[in-house]
Amino acid sequence: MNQSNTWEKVDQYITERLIPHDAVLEKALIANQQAGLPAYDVTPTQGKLLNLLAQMQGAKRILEIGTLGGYSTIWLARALPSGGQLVTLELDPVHAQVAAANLSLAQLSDMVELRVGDALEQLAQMDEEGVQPFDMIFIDADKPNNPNYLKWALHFSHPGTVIIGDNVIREGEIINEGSQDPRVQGVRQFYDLLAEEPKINATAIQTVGSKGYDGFVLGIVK
Ligand SMILES: C[S@@+](CC[C@H](N)C(=O)[O-])C[C@H]1O[C@@H](n2cnc3c(N)ncnc32)[C@H](O)[C@@H]1O
Ligand SMILES: [Mg+2]
Repeated sequence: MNQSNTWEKVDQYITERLIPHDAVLEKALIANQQAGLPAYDVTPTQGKLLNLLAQMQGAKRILEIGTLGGYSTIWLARALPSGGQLVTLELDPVHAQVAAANLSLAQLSDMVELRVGDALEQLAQMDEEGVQPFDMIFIDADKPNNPNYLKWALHFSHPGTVIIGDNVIREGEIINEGSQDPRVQGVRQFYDLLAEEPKINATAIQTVGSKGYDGFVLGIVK
């Protein structure tokens, strides 16, 4: 068995044991596939990790940048207490339409505000609207904009806000300073900003599994 086969089988093993069969999440992934969305969703084990982190944080307000079909949104929103709110930002109207249907199937439409449009524009608009800070922020959209999303995440945070960034290892390409990939360069600048920004204390963790070799940044706002 080669290495990536092992990672995939171990992910399956963990999923079978620790993540109960869930018709809503499975239907959401099928709907995404049928609508032709790219399979960039987090894995079940990662979705559950996000859910557990939100519960550990006691998050009542969550911001997600990058909805796709709402798979991670469902995991995160399910961690909210009654009266909690999740705001999720998505550029692509087709992705947003699929996400809205999936969230409705998950009976989460009341808790989730899905804002369609460029995330940087949406965030500026949210600022004008005086949107309140969030307890947890998940950054998972266009990686070249990660430094901008981190600045906005800090703006919409309070001491204790947890900020998570997905896809920050990129099969190890992250250490290639000469990479021509704007996603790698965006994530490298994200690390630079995290390193120099006194308002946040962060680390990153490498992950393997059914979506290959990648990882998360996890930080807490001081
Ligand atoms: C990696 S996918 C999100 C996956 C999702 N968080 C999950 O795990 O189920 C990234 C999403 O960000 C969206 N996106 C890309 N650029 C964007 C932008 N400028 N503003 C808002 N969303 C954007 C893409 O259309 C895509 O749906
Ligand atoms: Mg991701």
